[in-house]
Amino acid sequence: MTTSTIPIKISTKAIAQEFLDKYDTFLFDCDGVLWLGSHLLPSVKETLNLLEESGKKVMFVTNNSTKSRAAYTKKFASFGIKATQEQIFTSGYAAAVYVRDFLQLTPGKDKVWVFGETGISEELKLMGIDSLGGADPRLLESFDPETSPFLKDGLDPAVTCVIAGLDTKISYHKLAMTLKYLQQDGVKFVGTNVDSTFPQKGHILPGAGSMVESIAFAAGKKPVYCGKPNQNMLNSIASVMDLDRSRTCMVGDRLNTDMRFGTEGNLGGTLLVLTGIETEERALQKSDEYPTPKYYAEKLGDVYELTH
Ligand SMILES: O=C(O)[C@H](O)[C@H](O)COP(=O)(O)O
Ligand SMILES: [Mg+2]
Repeated sequence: MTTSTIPIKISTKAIAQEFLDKYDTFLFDCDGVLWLGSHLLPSVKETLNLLEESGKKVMFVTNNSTKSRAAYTKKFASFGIKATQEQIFTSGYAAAVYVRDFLQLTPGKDKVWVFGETGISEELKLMGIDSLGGADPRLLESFDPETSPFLKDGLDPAVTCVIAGLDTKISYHKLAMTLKYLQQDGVKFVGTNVDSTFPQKGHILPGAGSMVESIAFAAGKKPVYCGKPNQNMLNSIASVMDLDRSRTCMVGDRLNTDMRFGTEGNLGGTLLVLTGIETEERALQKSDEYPTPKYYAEKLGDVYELTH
């Protein structure tokens, strides 16, 4: 997929002001745009304050499923940034909405086996859907099919779905049990997001997609991915706020998720920042796998720094 335009670099005050004036709503990716792990990126807070003072609407759309929306409000607060749960959409929440509304799991009856962290199980719990696996510490013990506590009474027949996402404490026990459930007839396979890598300060680390695809390879099954670029997330946002897509900009650091999400969602614009996964060379090259961004910048904070 290509677009004919050459991306505009936000490198002058005039371009930065033109960018700000063009949109009323900004959808922000988090990892690689606002922060890298526990490191807030330069002038992010000032940029978000500038948007708020200018009456712009701001939403946060992250493919990181390790934290729940509630837990993310605490991460924002730790940086001194106000963000309500209603402004935050995660791929863990998107996956929970998918199993509730599309797969129509019955709360109190159907259960979900989780490969991933509390950001998935906590969102399911809020919907009344029980889950097992996830951050259960017994899954960190070495795996022995004769003694695994997850096998001694057999698999739980109430499990009708597996949700898999980023797990920074991956273990063979987790992989084995997830595969066991995927081998059961009729168990659905849902992935939170397909990101191959995960940007951290000074490092590009294995992402959710590298784990989910490894499980998919073992199971011989393809998951339904609920995070960006899946448009369900954008439709969820549009269902809770008055969204004028033509006056909305998606800001992200990854071409095959964030920029696709914005372009395929027919948003008025996209901004690719180079503080995460992508490089200027990739921002400028044409590809069939992803659209070129409308704008790009060295970092999000340039929008503030160039206008102040
Ligand atoms: O591996 C992952 O899950 C992703 O790299 C990470 O979570 C991306 O988060 P985002 O950039 O969408 O905030
Ligand atoms: Mg990102």
